[in-house]
Amino acid sequence: MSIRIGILGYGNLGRGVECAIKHNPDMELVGVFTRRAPETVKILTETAKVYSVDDAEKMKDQIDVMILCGGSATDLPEQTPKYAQWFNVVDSFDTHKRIPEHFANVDKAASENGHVGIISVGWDPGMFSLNRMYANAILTNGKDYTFWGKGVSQGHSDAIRRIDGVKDGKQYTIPVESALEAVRSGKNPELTTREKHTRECFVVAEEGADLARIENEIKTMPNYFDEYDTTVHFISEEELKRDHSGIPHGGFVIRSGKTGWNDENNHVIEYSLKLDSNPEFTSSVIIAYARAAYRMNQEGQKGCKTVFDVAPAYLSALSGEELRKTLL
Ligand SMILES: NC(=O)C1=CN([C@@H]2O[C@H](COP(=O)(O)OP(=O)(O)OC[C@H]3O[C@@H](n4cnc5c(N)ncnc54)[C@H](OP(=O)(O)O)[C@@H]3O)[C@@H](O)[C@H]2O)C=CC1
Ligand SMILES: N[C@@H](C[C@H]1CC(C(=O)O)=NO1)C(=O)O
Repeated sequence: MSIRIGILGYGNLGRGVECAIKHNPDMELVGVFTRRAPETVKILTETAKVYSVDDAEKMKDQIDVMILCGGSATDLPEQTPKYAQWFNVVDSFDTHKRIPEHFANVDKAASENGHVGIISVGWDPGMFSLNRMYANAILTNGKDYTFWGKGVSQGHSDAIRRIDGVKDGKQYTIPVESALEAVRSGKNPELTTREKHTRECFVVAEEGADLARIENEIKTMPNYFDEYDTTVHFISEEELKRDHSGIPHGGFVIRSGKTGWNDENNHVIEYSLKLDSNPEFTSSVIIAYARAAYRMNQEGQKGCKTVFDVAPAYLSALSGEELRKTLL
């Protein structure tokens, strides 16, 4: 019996989840739920329909996991706790400093209604978080670094698009070459947030919008831009489509640590990603965690979880017996 999936919010991530379901035979898409007029939103899955978000609650018995694909800046803080009342949910919430608050809100709604809510799923937070945790648990005497890009951050691009007067936009995260070199050469440098990455934004403004205000709102935005050196370019819609249509990204987590009675041996753990499509990769992670949310809830689990709380076997479509054959 397939795991019945709902998608709430049909943007880059929503389209990516729709594609990822296609690559997972144990899943089926029941419906896409949008805040827009359903007839204006076209999906690719012929066996599924588009509904208004207002109709979601009525379908709570037809969906096993609702995947929240809204933006972290403004959508998910309201949507994930709301829909955790009626569904098992998975989201990609990535406003790092607000994760504890989001966890508490989702945990209340999911626990009170007997659902599992897995938040902050993707690659950072998500797979990078897991690999940082593994590396720190193993190499306790060491130092780790995370670098992203050069690529398009969906969270930062979404945050730009929410600014009044912005019609569209994309944000590139760019690692600082000198910082990369210092880390790669094993110097274990102390680096501030500002010394590791810069951010470059390409913005299409509404006609007559106050460009200086928009630029200032971007550069001073807490949790997204205020700790970085950020450049803002105002371009036309045509230029954005022509020169910035892709959403590639990637990055790596690296930890070096010492063992031995006198710290004489050094070890390096590295996990890296090279992504043609940030949304499609993120969606592929999300779908695996949707499988986990369903299984954990079937076992009677409830409440909010993060990737740290999910045993790896829950993610795989293989049975325990099949997985054990892959140990070596
Ligand atoms: N943890 C991680 O590693 C990652 C997390 N993310 C997170 O995913 C979030 C979503 O990213 P992304 O999908 O790129 O954001 P989008 O801006 O593409 O979509 C966000 C929401 O905006 C609405 N929307 C989309 N397109 C339109 C449109 N043309 N007109 C009006 N509304 C529209 C949709 O809601 P509706 O259908 O209801 O209108 C959609 O759910 C990011 O904010 C980020 O935080 C992303 C990548 C990695
Ligand atoms: N959450 C990020 C995923 C990675 C990319 C990133 C960045 O470029 O700042 N931070 O985390 C995204 O929305 O793309």
